[in-house]
Amino acid sequence: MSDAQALSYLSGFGNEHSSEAVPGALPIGRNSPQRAPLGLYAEQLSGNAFTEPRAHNRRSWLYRIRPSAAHPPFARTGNGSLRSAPFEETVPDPNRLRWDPLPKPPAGTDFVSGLWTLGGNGDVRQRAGIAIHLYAADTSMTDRVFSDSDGELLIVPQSGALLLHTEFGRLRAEPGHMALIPRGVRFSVELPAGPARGYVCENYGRPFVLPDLGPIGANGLANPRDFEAPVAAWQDAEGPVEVVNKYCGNLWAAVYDHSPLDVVAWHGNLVPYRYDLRRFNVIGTISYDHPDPSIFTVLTSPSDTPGLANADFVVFAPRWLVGEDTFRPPYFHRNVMSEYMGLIEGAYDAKAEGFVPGGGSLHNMMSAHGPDRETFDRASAAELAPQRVDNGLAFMFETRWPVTATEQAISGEHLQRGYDEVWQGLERHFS
Ligand SMILES: O=C(O)Cc1cc(O)ccc1O
Ligand SMILES: [Fe+2]
Repeated sequence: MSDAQALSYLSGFGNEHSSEAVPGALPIGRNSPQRAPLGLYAEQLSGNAFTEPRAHNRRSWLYRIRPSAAHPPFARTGNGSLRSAPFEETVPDPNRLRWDPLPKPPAGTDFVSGLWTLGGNGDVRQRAGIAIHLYAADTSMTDRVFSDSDGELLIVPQSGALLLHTEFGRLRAEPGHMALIPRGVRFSVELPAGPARGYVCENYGRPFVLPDLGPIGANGLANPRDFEAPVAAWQDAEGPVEVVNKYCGNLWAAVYDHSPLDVVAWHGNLVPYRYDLRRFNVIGTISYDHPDPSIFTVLTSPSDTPGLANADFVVFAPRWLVGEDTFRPPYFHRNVMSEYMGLIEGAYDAKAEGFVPGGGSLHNMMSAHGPDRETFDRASAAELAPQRVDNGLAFMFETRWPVTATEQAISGEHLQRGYDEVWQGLERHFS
């Protein structure tokens, strides 16, 4: 399948979709007929325990050329620069940390071999917490397929496009989009426009859902109709295909004699999807003070405690901003939640310099942060008038537990030494 073929999408979040690449491939009125249409095999993929409440029950039925069970044994393969929870290579650091972008990958690096773990929390075996990865790749995956049993993958492209060939069909994700691959869904990544890099939140916990809107009402933030799922498209590839599976922190591989991206039709509400972050309906003050950045939540992975997220995915999207007698950029703060921030393009309004596209910062539990000195000085003196904040696109992976960095993240060249200095020179003005 090539990128030249037009892609189409199904609209909605969490709803029941259905799609057949060949008319008649989808059974009608039942999921598992005695003989599925067109000689296909019927198979269910579930994203939660069967018995969870209907509101968060996610499963899909796949009609495929071969059942997923038809595979040879997997064997351990190297983990490369991938790391998993529990993160114990270093200890959680109260310091504010910031990184430059990853160096260029060696030629021949694909999306999977280009995954590089910055840190995380929780425990893959307990299905709790997250890992934060970066990816940098210059090569498409050919005859190579990946699946992650440890969690869903929320992918944030920062440069270069990704064409995600999934069991459910194809999704194109470019800078400004996010894409999500559910736990266990097989996919391969084509780079249709050359090298690509970006960020990944591997969510070990409960799947991301839209946040409740409470008093905001029935609309706003990320609107469900803007989430796009693929239409069915299958690869009829008979021949060796390497399938790599991330399982409880390790990579395993098996060489199949066919592509497991062989789903001809499917229906259900457990699907990969993409979302254009610029469609986010930004809500903020029209009087004074800023709401907390929870107002910018695109998706949330709930924990067992209502309101306490395993992880939130938050976007600082283009918006108009002014408040009466209000300091405009983010305020100084110390939070119990831990924040990893990335930048897709441009600049972020709390940081005058040093926070660059492809880089990132980690402000762990209770660490004191906020505008750098230059931003504080400028914003304290600024004339308060409506201002369009549209010179950048930043995001945050916010999580309930402190993030422990990997060894490679704290020893690497691209860790910025001296980040603390951005808050130096915030002089005493009290009199
Ligand atoms: O740290 C940041 O820049 C993100 C952030 C923004 C904001 O307006 C309030 C709190 C917060 O963590
Ligand atoms: Fe913050």
